[in-house]
Amino acid sequence: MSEYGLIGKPLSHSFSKIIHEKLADYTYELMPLDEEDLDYFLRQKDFKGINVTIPYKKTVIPYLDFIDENAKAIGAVNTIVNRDGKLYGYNTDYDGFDYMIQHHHVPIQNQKVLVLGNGGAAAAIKAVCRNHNAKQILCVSRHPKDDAISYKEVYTSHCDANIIINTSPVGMYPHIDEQAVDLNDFPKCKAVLDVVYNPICTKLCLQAREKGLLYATGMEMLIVQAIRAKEHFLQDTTPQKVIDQILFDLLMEKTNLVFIGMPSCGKSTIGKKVAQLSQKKFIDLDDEIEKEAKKTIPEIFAESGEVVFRELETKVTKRISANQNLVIACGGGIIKNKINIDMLRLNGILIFLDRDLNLLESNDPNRPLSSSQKAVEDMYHQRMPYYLQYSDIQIVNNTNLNKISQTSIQKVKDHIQDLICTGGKTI
Ligand SMILES: Nc1ncnc2c1ncn2[C@@H]1O[C@H](COP(=O)(O)OP(=O)(O)O)[C@@H](O)[C@H]1O
Ligand SMILES: O=C(O)C1=C[C@@H](OP(=O)(O)O)[C@@H](O)[C@H](O)C1
Ligand SMILES: [Mg+2]
Repeated sequence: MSEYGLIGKPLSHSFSKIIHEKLADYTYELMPLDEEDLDYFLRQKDFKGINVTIPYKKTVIPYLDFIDENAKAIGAVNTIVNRDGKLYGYNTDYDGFDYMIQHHHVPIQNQKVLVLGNGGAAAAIKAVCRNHNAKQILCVSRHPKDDAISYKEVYTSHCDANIIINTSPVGMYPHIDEQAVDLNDFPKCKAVLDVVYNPICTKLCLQAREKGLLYATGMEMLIVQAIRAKEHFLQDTTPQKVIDQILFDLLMEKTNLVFIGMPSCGKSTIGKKVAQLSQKKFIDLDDEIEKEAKKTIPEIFAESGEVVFRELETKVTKRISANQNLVIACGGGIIKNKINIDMLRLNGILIFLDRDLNLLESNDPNRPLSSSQKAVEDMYHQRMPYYLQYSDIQIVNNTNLNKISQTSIQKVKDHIQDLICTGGKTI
């Protein structure tokens, strides 16, 4: 039996082991536990500290000798410490969300807050909002019970909400193209927070980003709740720079690096090198399209035309974008459908490789749209505004391939660092 770990069911998608083992010297195990084994586990007390997740955050309470005030008010415990045979319970989801609010300067005082979802996380978040003196807190559920309201009621009476917080699984992997509400219906909304961390930036947060609203994504809350749990386990404190470092490491590890740019600008070649250097898996969307169609790209264009090619491109982009820790080389025309960009942004940073027009290839039979110098030139001028608008990072690729690959990684690191430092916006 490990001294530290996580109990719950299921646990296969949990990041807790990765985070705790970055944080402390102890080993931390995921311990999937069936209902019938919970009683024995908590009576044996064969652990120093555990985290508790769905579905046991309430069930564990009767076993505790001491329960912290916030956890009591929330009615849920996610951290249990065994001190000399006595069990102490805390709720560090509260701390994680409280950190998010303060770190991003989200104005809660006197604001009308909508909390989407009515599960365990919602209870902790409502407590934080109450303590930050929200004017009104409305919990929204697809199956409203207790004091929750329905989505229909939101749309008839509460479109004047100022802050929207998603605690529901809508938008979570694998349903990454869903969002619980459309922000266009909430003209007074100032900030959006999402507790979902897979994808890194949910569709809801992406919409907030595009509207220029304050937004924050779930990875930070996840990390801080783990850090506060570790502090209870070891009775220590954690410097801000450690919090930032773990967030940086996790974002570097999980984020997809997505190369866009003109045909033959170097996306596939540099993408492969960057994947090796960053220990990420490399995916070429053009290869995926060929596998999907069981034809080469020139064959698809010749037999079915560009429209069919673009449909295949979008289908493959949706599938690949749901995964993390990839380097993705796109085809040059990926920017022709905004939906592709929306999908790639959920887990990715978009890097525009800008190669001089006179260095781009034409008359290449493998690139049906680059049939002549004139065709390439027209395409370059037409597409340039989109490459610029959709990319997070721009890199001129006119020099040595290895150097450009290293520059790409450095620029990604700088970009992630900037996102963490600004505090106002997170991917
Ligand atoms: N910086 C560079 N130096 C030398 N050759 C390059 C450079 N960037 C790209 N190339 C070459 O250009 C060609 C097209 O590159 P590729 O990676 O297939 O482009 P894309 O995937 O963007 O269409 C390849 O032969 C590649 O080696
Ligand atoms: O620019 C385009 O519209 C295309 C670029 C190609 O990929 P590369 O950019 O890797 O050549 C390939 O997806 C297809 O021929 C269409
Ligand atoms: Mg390519």
